Amino acid sequence: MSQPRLVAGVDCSTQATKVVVCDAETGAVLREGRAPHPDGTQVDPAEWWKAWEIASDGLLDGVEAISIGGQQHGMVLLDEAGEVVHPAVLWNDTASADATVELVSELGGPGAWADAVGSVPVPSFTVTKLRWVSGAAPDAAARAAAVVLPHDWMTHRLAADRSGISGITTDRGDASGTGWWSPATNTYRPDLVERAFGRSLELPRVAGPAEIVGQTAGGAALAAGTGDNMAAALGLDLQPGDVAVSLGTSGTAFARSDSPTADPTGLVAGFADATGGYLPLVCTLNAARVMSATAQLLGMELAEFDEAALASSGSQGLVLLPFLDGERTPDLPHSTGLVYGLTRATMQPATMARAAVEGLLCGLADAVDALRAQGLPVHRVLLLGGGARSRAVQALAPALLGAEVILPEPAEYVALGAARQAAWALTGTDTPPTWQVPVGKPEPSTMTDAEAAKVRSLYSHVLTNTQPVLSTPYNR
Ligand SMILES: Nc1ncnc2c1ncn2[C@@H]1O[C@H](COP(=O)(O)OP(=O)(O)O)[C@@H](O)[C@H]1O
Ligand SMILES: O=C(CO)[C@@H](O)[C@H](O)COP(=O)(O)O
Repeated sequence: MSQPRLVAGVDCSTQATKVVVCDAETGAVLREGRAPHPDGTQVDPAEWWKAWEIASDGLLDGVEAISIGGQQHGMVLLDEAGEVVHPAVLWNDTASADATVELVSELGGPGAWADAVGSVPVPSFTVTKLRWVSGAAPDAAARAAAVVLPHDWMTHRLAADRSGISGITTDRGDASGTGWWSPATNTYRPDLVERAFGRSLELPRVAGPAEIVGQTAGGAALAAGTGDNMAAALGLDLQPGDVAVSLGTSGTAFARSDSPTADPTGLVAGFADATGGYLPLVCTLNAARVMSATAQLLGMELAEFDEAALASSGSQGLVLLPFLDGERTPDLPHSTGLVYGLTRATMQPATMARAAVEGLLCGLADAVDALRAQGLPVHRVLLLGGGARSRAVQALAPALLGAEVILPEPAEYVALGAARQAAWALTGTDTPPTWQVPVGKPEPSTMTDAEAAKVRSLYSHVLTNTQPVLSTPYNR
């Protein structure tokens, strides 16, 4: 039997770098590695490189093509020589909250941004970080010659013949999260870079979905790479009516679409996907870490926390607004978490565990509703990301999200999607290769629709009535 052709896919995500090496024809995962990233919302890109070296150590023998999927939006500023001039400012850094308000108003409000680039910027968007850095770190800003994204930087760093900032590429998916590239017209808006930064910067060339953009020192072809959510959509092979809900560091809900979206409310970002189409997406800042932080507070391991949330006889009116790192959707960058409904009966570890899971799922239920409001069909929800391993999440999701829940077998879908892109680039076919997505059995649903409606209604009541406090910087 002939040896399979090998491709590697990488997820350079917020918390870790993950690498899978797959059979290019079937997608079977033959080798895997991972290495953590440091905590924090501003990170030296050299840390991603270190993590890549550790995660890929010993895995790359025979690999013919590599693709990088990366956390979206992070601002990497480079000088003429290609050196990083400021720590990368990540998607979950909210320092650019004031810059965001300025920029949204300067262009004429949310509708003007939705028309220009398909999305209304929130502090996650790279364009707001450019405005922030020009005021907060003027020396670094003065040295900057180019602005790129995490996956662009990693791809360029892997290229054997890289020189300075010339030849850097990005792709449609990741470019759509900058705030200066329009998915509808497939063009840059350099005027928006100038507006944010006060002058122009070099921008990476937007490569085609199946393009080979370079070669590694080891001789492997480099695919274009993409943003992590776009890679996950490719890894899951999302179909019309499918909505992916990912519980990683961020919580995301997204669907593929044949036409661009432009939501002037700013809830749905009108991103592009990695195949030439579109990927409307809603993102929250707080997902899996709501569970780990609450578990830590309660002195429980994750498995024990999960058991407690599952066993609890409902949250009994206890509501946890999970805005532990500020929030992006709803747009409350200065907010903190909030617990409402404490009584002697509810002030119990199990009830708190339950309220944490319900709170993060209520936020994601609002996200799925925002996609519905854009006219996107929601027939099935595919749960993924580290937090989808929680049995309590699986049991409460169908009722709270209002859809059938599918649980793809736990796997690194971002890295798998990147690997599928690498296989596509390697084989040069018209469409990506067909890879199976094995499906697991989720925990049975334990919440009725009536209970879910009550929980969502109370969550929304508490959110609406505490907005004035949550939107002020007072308490952060
Ligand atoms: N069984 C579980 N229950 C709840 N959370 C979990 C479980 N397993 C992993 N996680 C969480 O998943 C997160 C990592 O998910 P991942 O999708 O890899 O995130 P990212 O892509 O942002 O790095 C961590 O915060 C981890 O605590
Ligand atoms: O900002 C977004 C999407 O717009 C996030 O989804 C980031 O892309 C980070 O993802 P994870 O590290 O949580 O996977």
